[in-house]
Amino acid sequence: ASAHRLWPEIDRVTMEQMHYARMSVEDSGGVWQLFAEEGEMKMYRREEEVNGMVIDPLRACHVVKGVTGHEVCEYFFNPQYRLEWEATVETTTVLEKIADDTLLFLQVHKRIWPASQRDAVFWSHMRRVPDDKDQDGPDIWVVVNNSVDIPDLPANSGKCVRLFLTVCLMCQTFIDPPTNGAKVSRNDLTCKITYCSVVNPGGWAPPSVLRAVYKREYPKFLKRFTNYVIDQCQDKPILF
Ligand SMILES: CCCCCc1ccc(-c2ccc(S(=O)(=O)CCO)cc2)cc1/C=C\c1ccccn1
Repeated sequence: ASAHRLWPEIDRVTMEQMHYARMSVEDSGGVWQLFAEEGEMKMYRREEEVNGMVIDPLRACHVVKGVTGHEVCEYFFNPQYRLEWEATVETTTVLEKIADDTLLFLQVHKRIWPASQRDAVFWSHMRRVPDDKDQDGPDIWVVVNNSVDIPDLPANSGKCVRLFLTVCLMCQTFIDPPTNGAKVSRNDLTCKITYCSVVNPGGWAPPSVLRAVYKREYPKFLKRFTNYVIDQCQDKPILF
């Protein structure tokens, strides 16, 4: 993969996004507004517009029992599961396999009335990151999705408006080993998930419509995805 033309960008953006995701909501610059809270899941956003277009950065923090960060990232990254948990995606296509852990996607999202339909072209990279703060600490897995312009698929050439996204799913796994020396089981696992996204909707969409879509869709999206992973993993051996 390191020979691929996109590799320098993939490496830089992945590390940037990982550090951005690790900054806690409290101490990061700018005011984060808690806009959804359901059990362990807390969703924050910042209201930002560029040329009158809503590009509200979003950060979600969630704690899930019974799965590892490796498992969560695998189900998020692997295209074969995508349509089982992503309710807003109409089609997803792998345009290029850049490496085993790096794919180039074309994704067409379902149209959200009254806005026009969107598509996205992005690379997706999954990586295990050693915790630089604490060598034998819990390991961290990340998936970063980042839009790219590719000449073969120019933006807005078909029926869809091209949206631009940078998404980071970062997972930290905590294992609470059983005291009686028994094998680690799923209820000894806790996964702390940080999901960050900045989406530029491409063409203009009414700010009120976009904010309503995000407020409604993002909590559903993260809950549906994490419940899907728990369900898929529960009777499978643990992937550490
Ligand atoms: C007017 C509508 C404008 C487009 C709205 C929209 C923007 C972005 C995205 C989106 C959300 C998650 C990702 S991902 O995390 O990379 C996973 C891979 O699919 C990529 C794209 C979707 C949607 C459309 C609906 C919507 C909005 C939130 C949450 C879920 N769906």
